[in-house]
Amino acid sequence: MPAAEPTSLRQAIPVDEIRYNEQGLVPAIVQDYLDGTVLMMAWMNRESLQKTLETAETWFWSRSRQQFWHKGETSGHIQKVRSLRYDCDSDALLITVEQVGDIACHTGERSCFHQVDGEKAPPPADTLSDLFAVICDRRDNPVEGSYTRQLFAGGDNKILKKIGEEAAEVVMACKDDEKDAIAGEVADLFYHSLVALAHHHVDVRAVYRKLQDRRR
Ligand SMILES: N=c1c2ncn([C@@H]3O[C@H](COP(=O)(O)OP(=O)(O)OP(=O)(O)O)[C@@H](O)[C@H]3O)c2ncn1[C@@H]1O[C@H](COP(=O)(O)O)[C@@H](O)[C@H]1O
Repeated sequence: MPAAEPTSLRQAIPVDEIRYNEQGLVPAIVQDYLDGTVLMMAWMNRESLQKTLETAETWFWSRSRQQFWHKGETSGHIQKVRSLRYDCDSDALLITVEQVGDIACHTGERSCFHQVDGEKAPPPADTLSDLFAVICDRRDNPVEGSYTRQLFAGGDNKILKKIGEEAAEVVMACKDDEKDAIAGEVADLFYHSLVALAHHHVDVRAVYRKLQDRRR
């Protein structure tokens, strides 16, 4: 799917109704459109917002250089805008972007916003990404008593058998219309599918990308 059309972006944001501060600026938080990872915060003025809407790429206003800043223009790490929203009192923007060249945050390190106690962690930004990170860690650093470890030890035979079982359990729960059981069985299916992804070294973000590409 192509990036959000400039036209639809233009329709979505009434540039003149955004409340710019006394310097004529509005803060823009930029997130990865696939998993919500917070990439950066920067400032836009009316003109840079207009350019962003017209090109569907991010343009900011550099306060230090007093000039437009087309994100990624020199590095090639352009941010293609997927959606652009503003808050209820119109004084903050939330932009989701597709990273071209993989990395398009301030420092070029995806983990930059995930520092915990001085240690850089992978960028889990939602429940599935978070669980996937744990599962990959169990694969790479097996720990005693880990169910996930047992699955990896059993390889495809064990993992795929579980996926088949869990899928059948989803079917049965749905047939009985047991809401809580349906949620539980789908959770089991998600978990085992993530294990299969990890076992085959397919990043869960590749799944997100497929789903995003199918969005209409
Ligand atoms: N999200 C899950 C998760 N979902 C489901 N399951 C396990 O998947 C199995 C589901 O299988 P069944 O429904 O057939 O139930 P069962 O009869 O107990 O299963 P079996 O004895 O047949 O294997 C259960 O053993 C569940 O505990 C999970 N096991 C682990 N996680 C998470 O994975 C991460 C790593 O876990 P460990 O590897 O155990 O440390 C942790 O964050 C966990 O919370």
